[in-house]
Order: sequence, then structure tokens, then C-alpha cells
Amino acid sequence: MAVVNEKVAILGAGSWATALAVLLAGKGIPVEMWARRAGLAAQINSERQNSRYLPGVYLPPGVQVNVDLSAVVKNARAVIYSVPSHAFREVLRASLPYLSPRALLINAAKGIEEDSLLPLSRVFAGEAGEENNSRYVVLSGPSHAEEVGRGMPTAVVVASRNMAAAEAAQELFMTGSFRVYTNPDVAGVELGGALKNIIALGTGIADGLGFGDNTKAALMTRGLAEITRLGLAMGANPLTFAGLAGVGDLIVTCTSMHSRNRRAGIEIGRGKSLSEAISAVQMVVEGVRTTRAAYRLAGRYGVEMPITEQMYRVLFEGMPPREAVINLMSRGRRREMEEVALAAVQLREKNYQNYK
Ligand SMILES: NC(=O)C1=CN([C@@H]2O[C@H](COP(=O)(O)OP(=O)(O)OC[C@H]3O[C@@H](n4cnc5c(N)ncnc54)[C@H](OP(=O)(O)O)[C@@H]3O)[C@@H](O)[C@H]2O)C=CC1
Ligand SMILES: O=C(CO)COP(=O)(O)O
Repeated sequence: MAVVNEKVAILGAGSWATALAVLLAGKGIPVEMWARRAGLAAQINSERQNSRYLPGVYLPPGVQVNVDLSAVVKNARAVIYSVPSHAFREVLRASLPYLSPRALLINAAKGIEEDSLLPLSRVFAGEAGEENNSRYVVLSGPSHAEEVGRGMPTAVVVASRNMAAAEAAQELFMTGSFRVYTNPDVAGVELGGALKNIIALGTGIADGLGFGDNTKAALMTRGLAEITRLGLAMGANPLTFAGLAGVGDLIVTCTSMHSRNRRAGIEIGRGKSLSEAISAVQMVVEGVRTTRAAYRLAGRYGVEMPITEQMYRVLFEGMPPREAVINLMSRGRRREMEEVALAAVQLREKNYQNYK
């Protein structure tokens, strides 16, 4: 059996990977990050900051960056997957032969696999085997790398089907400025983190069009309603969406200038094309792929997701954003709450029963 030392491996060398490395190394934990590009690894190792993805945040000496994925993963007590969601399967698969049998496996990406429409926990189970679900944890919640990297007070959530794994991740990340809650609802936590990016693109578009705070609040609140509807259909606990991975992350992503999704939306609202907006942001804009996936999931599960549908038309069918706003505002009358409230009562106990 491989020796498990204190090292933690972080796969990915973008803004979130870097912020998590700074957080963990600040606790005295040795961290090895994997970058796929030798140039980026060399730049970070020599300048002690990731000037491409998180400039101005300096890395403690305990962080090393390496391009050899097997060396980074071997003997790590925890492996954190911090690549964009479209790369999760590929990077997970590459890591599997080298994992220590007892390593905690933590996914920090927020997305849904576009072709398969699988949440990342299902991608994980397919690649690593269901028997490894007991060491799989998803990390989510309102946590911009720019603020975590600078030690600003932040609260997040870790979810696992296995309480011991969730608590181990809680213990790993928790500091005086990074507060970590546990949740048994893997489906809810990962869907909340993924789907809020669609709404952040939408609020960005509203800002870019020159609309105000009422519009933003309407999109956030009705966005949460449709996120909850899809989450329910996919087996999530609706109460999770009232927590950090739901409304918490929705608030931060829809209102912060750090949000790449919101920034891309602003560019689109001001008249840029999707590809111009993505180029302007220069980092991953997860909500684009997630919009396509959620649009298809809504069809599959027969769930009404009007904001997602209009976002799909704007992003992929060239609909002018103003027309999407008119479409949303001219929908027929609806009741606000009944469907979600009823389902919440029915599901109240469900997710907690199996949390061992
Ligand atoms: N940034 C944030 O504040 C937060 C981000 N997240 C989530 O974390 C995940 C990663 O995002 P983030 O760090 O922000 O992204 P960035 O755009 O900052 O960085 C992306 C990183 O992933 C690498 N990468 C891209 N494609 C691949 C691939 N196919 N194989 C291997 N590596 C790849 C990039 O390498 P290269 O430079 O070579 O292209 C780069 O190191 C996303 O799912 C995001 O939603 C979650 C919470 C907070
Ligand atoms: O998920 C995030 C903060 O919690 C990051 O959001 P963006 O990807 O929009 O920057």
C-alpha cells in the first residue's frame, strides 16, 4: 500500500486551484499543484504568484507546481480536482492509477458534463467506480478565488454521501477565515454550484443592458425557483438551495465583479458576441456549457426553466437579449411557491435518512 504523507495534491493551476493552494499551505500543509503547461508551472514556481490567473496573491513556500500528474497525485492524502468541469473526466481518469487507496477525493469544479448531461459526481462514479463514492466530496459555495486567496472571511459547504469524508474535508479546509459546513446532499450542492452560473450570465446581461437592481433581484429569485425545480427532479433536497451552494453562491456570482460568468454576461448585454465575451474574460465561463446542459435536462425531466430557455436562445440561437427580456416578462400568470413548498415537505427527511 502506498505511503500516505501529509501532502495534498491540487489538479489544475487556475484561479481556484491557486487560492486553495494558498489556503492549505497557510495551514502548514504541503501542497503540490499540477499544471498542464510547463510555462505556467515555471512562472508560478519562480515568481511565487500565478500572474496569469490570480495576480497579486503570493504563494507560501509550501506550494510547488509540477507538470507530472502522476508525481503530484502519488502519496497525496487528498486530491482536489480544480479544473473546469469539461476537463474533469479526463483529469480524473488520468489520476486514477496513481491515487493512494485512502486518499480523499474532492471535486471543486462547478458544472454539468455537456455530452452525457451527468453531474460530476456521476462522472466520478462512472470512472472511479461506485465503491469510491464513500471518499468523494464536492466543495461548493460562495467563494471567489480573489477573496479566498487574500484571506477574506468566506463560508462554503462540502457534501458527501459519507459523513466521515465530508468531515475530513471540513477539517482539511477550515481556517479562521474559511468556514466549512457539511451537507449530505451531493446532488443539491453540485447542482446549485453549476446552475447558478446560468443566472449569473443572465444578471450580467441585464446589467449590460442598463437595467437595475429590481431586474437583478427578479432574475436571482426566479432563477433560484427554476434551479430548485430541476434539482428536485434530479433527486436533490430543495432545502439545499436555501443554503451556501444555492442562494449563497447565487448572490455572490450574480453581484460580484469577480464573477467571470457575470462579466461575460455584461459584455453580451453591451452587444458583444458570445465568443467575444468569452475572449474578454480570459478565464473559464462555466455557465455557457451549463446553459446548454440545463436546457436539455429541463426537456428530459419536463421541468419549466424559462430563464435558462431564454439564456439558451440568446447564447446559441442569436436572440437579441432585449427580446429575451420581453419573452420573460410577457409569460402567462403563475403562482409563486406551491410546487417547491409541497415537494420540500415530501422530501424533508429523505436525504438525511441515508447519511452515514
Ligand atoms: N475562480 C473561482 O473563484 C472559483 C472557481 N470554481 C470552479 O473551479 C473550476 C476551475 O475554475 P478556475 O480555476 O476558476 O478556472 P481558470 O480559468 O482560472 O483556470 C483554469 C485552469 O484549468 C486548466 N485547464 C483548462 N482546461 C484543461 C484541460 N482540458 N485539462 C487540464 N487542465 C485544464 C487551465 O490550464 P491552462 O492555463 O493550461 O489553460 C487552468 O490551469 C471551475 O469549475 C469553476 O467554476 C469554484 C469556486 C470558485
Ligand atoms: O463559483 C464562483 C464563486 O463562488 C466563481 O464564479 P465565476 O466562475 O462566475 O467567477
